[in-house]
Amino acid sequence: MEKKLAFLGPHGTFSEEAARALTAGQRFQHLPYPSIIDVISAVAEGKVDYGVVPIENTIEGTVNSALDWLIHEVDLPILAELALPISQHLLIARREEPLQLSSIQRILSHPHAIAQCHNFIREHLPQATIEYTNSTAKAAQIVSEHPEEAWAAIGTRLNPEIYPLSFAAQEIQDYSNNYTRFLLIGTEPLDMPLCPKEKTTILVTMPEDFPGALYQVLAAFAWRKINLSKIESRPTKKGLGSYYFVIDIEQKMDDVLLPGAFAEIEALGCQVRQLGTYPSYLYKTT
Ligand SMILES: O=C(O)C(=O)C[C@]1(C(=O)O)C=C[C@@H](O)C=C1
Repeated sequence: MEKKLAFLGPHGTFSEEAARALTAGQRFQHLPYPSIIDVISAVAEGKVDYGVVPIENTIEGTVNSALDWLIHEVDLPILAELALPISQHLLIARREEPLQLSSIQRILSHPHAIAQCHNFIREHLPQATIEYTNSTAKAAQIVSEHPEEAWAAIGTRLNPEIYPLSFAAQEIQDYSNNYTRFLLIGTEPLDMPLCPKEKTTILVTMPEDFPGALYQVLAAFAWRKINLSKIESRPTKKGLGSYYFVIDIEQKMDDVLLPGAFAEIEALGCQVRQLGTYPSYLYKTT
């Protein structure tokens, strides 16, 4: 039977590109959901088998809504990740008369996409107000439906193939080496192509008032020569100054090294929750 996979819709988001790349060659029904939280909830509630959500961008950092929902609201393993190159474009509704950049009154997009283009907006569109949408493709859809308005969307190069839009400016992100990491989540393991890079992600909760706790947690990895690629603190939401640490480890779960490190961390009075051990793909442009 065809498996169902939720992505951030409508059609044409970066999330959809990532979802299709992660499931290439497999039979899947890809279903758009209106927000990142809706995608994760659809998987947790069993409405779909899998979901794909953005988790981190080169320029703007962590997608907090995705990370926090995965930590606080659900218990779904990470099954794979994909780093997708991201190019942002300024899109306007197709019209008879050309629209000058200086006449654009409103820019619509996902907050992360807007944040990736701050310099361009300040330089070329200082007069425009910003309106946040749930996704880049949602902004593209709204702008295409209002050709009478001097509005522009920031979105993907594929959006003009789906919605009646044209490019007002291309490649407008502030830094060229722009990537977003996407996570595949789901309860059932999935057959994935072989991957040279594997990762494990854990959530560490520290005991209160333990001087040097983080130093000792990191030491458990350091002396075993285990590489970490990311460490991020997120609020536990239980009080000011109370944080979890989300740690990305550059290897898959094994029988010796990682269990040893986790036991050492737990012996300090910390809690360790495994969020997943998974292949880490890099999107190859053809
Ligand atoms: O709006 C989209 O197209 C998304 O897939 C969301 C999202 C994000 O949340 O970071 C994904 C990639 C880009 O970094 C900008 C937006």
